[in-house]
Amino acid sequence: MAIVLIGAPGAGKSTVGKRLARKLGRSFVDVDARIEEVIGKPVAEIFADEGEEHFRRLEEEATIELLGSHEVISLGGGAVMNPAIREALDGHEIIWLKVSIGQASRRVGMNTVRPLLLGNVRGRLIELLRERTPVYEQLATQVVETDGRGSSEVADQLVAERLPAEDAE
Ligand SMILES: Nc1ncnc2c1ncn2[C@@H]1O[C@H](COP(=O)(O)OP(=O)(O)OP(=O)(O)O)[C@@H](O)[C@H]1O
Ligand SMILES: O=C(O)C1=C[C@@H](O)[C@@H](O)[C@H](O)C1
Ligand SMILES: [Mg+2]
Repeated sequence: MAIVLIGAPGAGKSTVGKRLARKLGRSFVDVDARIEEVIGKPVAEIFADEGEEHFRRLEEEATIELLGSHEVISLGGGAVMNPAIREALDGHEIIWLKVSIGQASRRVGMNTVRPLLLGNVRGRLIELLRERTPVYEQLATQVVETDGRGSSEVADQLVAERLPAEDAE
């Protein structure tokens, strides 16, 4: 069973996932990063050159494959909208990193290009989250608030919350 991080762009899936895996001594993969590595260009360029539908097919294939081979996995922000991916997530530990629109906008503003947020980061996030929040909520087996807390703090909390379950194994 993998630990899977879901949530909005800017929630911290990539950053927290990497830290969490390191703290637990488990293997880690970020699906966006893996697609970029295999295709040889950034997600934004795949969107621009081949279109979103093509990216979503790559995302489906990569996510389903990586779920079977890695212990901590950070999904792309929109992956949970794909029914085939939702089905593949069944039985895994799903952590929803929650973030407010304000914090997510500030975080992605500082970071690399996100094709779906181009033009109006805040407005696009509001639209995306209106559709996605109920899905994140439904899939999550654990929810963590990330507003006002650094990625290391979030990862520490996740490790702490796992300890009782692991001791009982
Ligand atoms: N808890 C946090 N507090 C402050 N900044 C954070 C936190 N988590 C992540 N960040 C910063 O916010 C930015 C976005 O984080 P990250 O890339 O991990 O988000 P993501 O959820 O993977 O987004 P995407 O869906 O676009 O891949 C990065 O610059 C990261 O350093
Ligand atoms: O929110 C989304 O739909 C996306 C988020 C990123 O992780 C990438 O997967 C891509 O930019 C699409
Ligand atoms: Mg990411």
